[in-house]
Formats: sequence, C-alpha cells, structure tokens
Amino acid sequence: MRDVSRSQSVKENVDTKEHQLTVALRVRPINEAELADEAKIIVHRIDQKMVVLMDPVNDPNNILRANRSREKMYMFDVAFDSKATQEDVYISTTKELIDGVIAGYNATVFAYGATGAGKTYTMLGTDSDPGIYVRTLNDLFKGIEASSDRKIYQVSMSYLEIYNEMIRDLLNPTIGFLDLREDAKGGIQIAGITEFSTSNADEIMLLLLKGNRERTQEPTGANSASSRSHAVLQVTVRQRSRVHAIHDELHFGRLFLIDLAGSERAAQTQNRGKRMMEGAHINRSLLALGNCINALSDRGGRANYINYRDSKLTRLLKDSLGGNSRTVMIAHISPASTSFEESRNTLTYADRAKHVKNRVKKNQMNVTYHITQYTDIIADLRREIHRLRARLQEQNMVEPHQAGIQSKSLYGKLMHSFHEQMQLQKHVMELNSASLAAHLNISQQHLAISNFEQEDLDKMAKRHAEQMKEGNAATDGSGQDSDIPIEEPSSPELSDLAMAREELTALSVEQNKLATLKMELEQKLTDAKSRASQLKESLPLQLHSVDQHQILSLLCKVHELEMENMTLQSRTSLRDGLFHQHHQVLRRCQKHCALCCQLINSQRKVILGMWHYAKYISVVLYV
Ligand SMILES: Nc1ncnc2c1ncn2[C@@H]1O[C@H](COP(=O)(O)OP(=O)(O)OP(=O)(O)O)[C@@H](O)[C@H]1O
Repeated sequence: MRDVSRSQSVKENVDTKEHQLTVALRVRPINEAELADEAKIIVHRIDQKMVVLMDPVNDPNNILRANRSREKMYMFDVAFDSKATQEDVYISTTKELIDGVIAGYNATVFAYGATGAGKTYTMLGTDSDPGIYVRTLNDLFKGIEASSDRKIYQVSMSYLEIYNEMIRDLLNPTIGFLDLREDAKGGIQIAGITEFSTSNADEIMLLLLKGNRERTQEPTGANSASSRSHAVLQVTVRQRSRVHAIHDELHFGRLFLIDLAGSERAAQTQNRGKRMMEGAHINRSLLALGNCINALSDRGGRANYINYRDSKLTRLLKDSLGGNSRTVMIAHISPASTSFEESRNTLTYADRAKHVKNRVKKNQMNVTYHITQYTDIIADLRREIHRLRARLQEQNMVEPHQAGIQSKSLYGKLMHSFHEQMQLQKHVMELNSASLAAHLNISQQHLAISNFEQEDLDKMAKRHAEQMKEGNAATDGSGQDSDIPIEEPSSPELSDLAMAREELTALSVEQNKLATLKMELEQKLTDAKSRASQLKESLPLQLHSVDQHQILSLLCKVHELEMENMTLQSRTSLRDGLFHQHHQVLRRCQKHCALCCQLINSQRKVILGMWHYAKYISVVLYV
C-alpha cells in the first residue's frame, strides 16, 4: 500500500451498535486418565443451546447437597458436545466475524476454561485438524482476495504471551519484556511489539508456528502440555479503496484470537514451586477477568466502574470487554465427574459473561488529500484505467470505444469534449493571470501619476518659496511691495504625467477587453460541460460490461480531477503573484510615505524661516 502522507481530517465514526457478548460452550470428550480414575460423564447437551450439569455426589448425610437439585441447566448462544468438529465450532463462533474485520470492525474470540479442558485444541488444533487460528486466517485472506478488485488491503500480525504478568513477543522473544501503554484516546498499545506485514495465509501460518514454539508450555498434573501463559494473536486489516479520491475513507479492523491459560486448583494439578507460582499468576489474571465480567454484566445503566487495571490481561482486553469489539467467548469444560467443581465454576463464569454488552463501531478515518497529491491520485486513476483495459482485452471483450458504432462515436465525442474543456480552462486561466497583471499595472500607474503630481506640487512650492525670498530681499532694498508671479511647472514634467495618463487609459481598455474575452470563454466552457454531461448520461446505455462502466466512471473522475487540479494550481500561482505584487506596492507606499515626511519637514523649516523673517520685519518697522 502506498504511504499516505497527507493532510488528513480524521473523523470518528459515531455510528455505534450495541453487541451482546456471544458465549459458546464446548465439552471435550472424556479422556483415558479420567476413565482410569473411574470418572463418570456428568455433562449432557440437551439441544443446540442447552447443557445439564449433574452433581456427582449423592450423599444423603450432606444436608446442604441433598436439599439442592442435583441437576443444573445452563443456556448459551451455542453448545457443543464431544462429537462437535473443529469446523462446527469455527463456523458457529468465529466465521461470521471475518467480514466485519475486513470492513473495519474489531473482533475478539477467546477460549476460557480450566486447565486441560480443551482451549488450545479449539484455538490451535492439530496439524490434521486445525483450530480457529488457521481457519480464521484462511478465510480472512479468502475474503480479502474476493474484494481486492475494489480495495487495497494491508494485513499485519503480532503474537504475544502474558506469562507471570509479563508480556513477551512470541515472534521476537529476544527483545525482552514489553510494556502496555495507553494512547491519548484510551486505546491500549504494546510498546515495541513486532508487527509483521503479510500478504498471504501461508506466511501468517509460518509465523504462528514459530510463535507457538516460543510459547511457555509445561507438563502439569492435569495436562501433559499445559499452556502456562495467555497467548494473544492480533491481526490488523487496513483497507482503502483501490482508487484514490480527494476525500478517501480508510478502515482498519482488529482481530484478537486469545488462548487463555487454564484456571487451576493447586490440589488438582499437584503443582509445586515454579508451576505453583505460575498458577497463582494465572488465577490472579483470570480472577481480574472474572471481576470485570461480573461488573460489566451487573451494570444496568453502564455507570459502574470497571477495574481493568488489575491485570495485564484485562487491560489488553479492555476493548473486547465492554468496549468496541464483537466478542465471542468459548468456554471449555471436561464432561468428567472428577472435574465437577472446575466445570461448575466455568459454567457460572460463562453464564455471567452472557450479559456483557459492547458498543461496536467501524474504525474509520476520513482523509482529505492535499493539492500536491492530486498528481499522484490522477496517476493512480490512470493506472487503474490501464489495468481494467488490459483485463478487458484479456477477456477478449470490447473496450468502451469499440463497443459498437454508436458508442464509439459517443465515446469519441466525450473524449473530445474533455479535451476541449481542458483547453478552454487553460485559456481562462491564462486570461486570469493576464487580467491580474493588467490590474496591477493599472494600480502602479495610478501610483506613478500621483507621484508625478506630487513632484509637480513640490517643485511649485519650492519655486514659490524661492520667489518669496527673492521678493522679500527686493522689498528690503527698495521698501516697496511687489507682486510675485507664481511660475507654472515646466513642460517636460507635464509631458511625463500626460504620458502616464495615456498609458493608464490604454491599460483600462486592455483590461476591459480581457474581461469580455474571459466571459466569452467561460460561456464556451459551460456549454462544453453541459454537452459532456449529456454524453455521459447517454453513453452508459451503450456499455455492457461492469469493467466498461468502471473505465468510463474512472475516465470522468480523472477528467474532473485534472480540471480541479488545474484550477487549484492556477489559483495558487495567482495568489503568489498577487502577494508578490502587493509586497512591491507596499514597499513603494513606504517609500512614498518617507518622502512625504521629508517634504513636511522641509515645509516646516520654510514656514519657520518665514515666521522669523516676519518677526524681524515687525521689530524693524516698530523701531
Ligand atoms: N474436543 C476435543 N477433541 C479431542 N481431544 C481434545 C479435545 N479437546 C481437548 N482435547 C485433548 O485434551 C488435551 C488437553 O487439551 P488442551 O491442551 O487443549 O487443554 P487446555 O485447556 O488448553 O489446557 P491448559 O490450560 O492446561 O493449556 C489435549 O491432549 C487435547 O488434544
């Protein structure tokens, strides 16, 4: 996928829907060890949703038990017995989440249950009978493939385990323990986790196998290959339309597939030392998970405080529990009487989870591309047109312009109209910049004229002052007043001013001409556009294949973008030109202003001189 460096406006999708946590129950077959222990089957599936758990102890001396019914019924969204296949479990729990993830929704599937109850079997499965991981990833890539004609996808995965409250990257275990961080929007991120981008299911499968080899597994009294950690496979699907538009939508769906470590009783597992410590951590995080589920299922008005912070597991599952995710819990139990307590606990836990409600919304980002990216977008569209044309040729189908004599002529007219519009638009833009230049010349000319007029006035004032001085000197000598004629400005300066005025008139005539020409061109452009839209309406009726229609709509899109691009570029350069010219005018005004200040000062001096002189005369006359 091309890097989308862009000016983007990210808009939250507010279209949220309530989603109740789906709870499934799987009862595994009784195993040889349990049979050897003379265990009886105490779990019975009544129908697709209901199971019954029988209390194996029939002790008449135990008053408490005797008074209680020995049977307890539980209802779930779906219940599987020991005969259910991996395919059955996958189809009824996970398969329908996949399209949502591709479309940009979050989803979580987690396996819960006591140690040895069958969680890893459901999630990972065996080579010959793979579990949910493999089936989900296969279908995910199939789904992506099916819509890759219209969309471009990027799939990445990470795989981690939470072992003794520490997070380990299963795809890159050497980097040490990782931290959970909360981003500004409250989303949970794992700092430094390796995210592998993959393009096919096989590659992801190899990564999964590699990760599983790293997972902490040890034999315990209850399971010869007990998972001592919670394993979290995270798959992110980012999706965007194959064809860029100026306003694009990006979607990203996140899928969590989680194989929890099993809850266990130290007595049952006979764990000691390290295994016992692991068990304590496992139980602690599962207890935190149970507390969250309890609080979430209790809250009527969604006001309850949910303490996700008690364990790394609950922090990581924050969105999956009560947040933005379609979530499925698959609870696992053994049917054996020897596991009665564990099974009852799991069933109670799962029963509570049925009441958890999430609010799901599509993860969507609205992107508005910057003008500088128009060229890229247009190139993208052209590539897409090329691809579709090549495909049409491959299929030995006719292109739009070969789809029949009538459509050929319509198609030709449409392309001709596009070309004509581009040319007209180009001329309009040239006229725009010519009329801007004329406008600026006119304002400069106005400035020059006012400069000339100012200079004339200055010169006149100077001459007047000099003549006054001379006149006064004469009066001084003869004692007679004399009328001082004010000289008119000399003719060469006058001709400069006249020439500037002539130039201004010529520029104004030119500007009017340009405006008339622009109006004519704009009218022609409007006519060409309406002809093209008539053609666009009639052409699809002549086209028969989806690809032909797609090519036509892409060609129209390219044309619109090219026109828009041209307008935007012209506007930008006009704005730059205007800015530059304004800057120059401003500088000239500043100069003019400085000149005015200078003149005012010199006038002040002249007035002061005259005032001193008048004072002197009055003193002389008085004496
Ligand atoms: N549905 C099933 N059909 C056949 N075998 C099963 C089934 N479920 C579990 N098993 C077998 O039972 C044993 C224990 O299962 P598994 O390892 O999946 O349990 P677990 O719940 O993951 O245990 P732990 O929490 O200790 O890791 C395995 O040998 C597994 O192959």
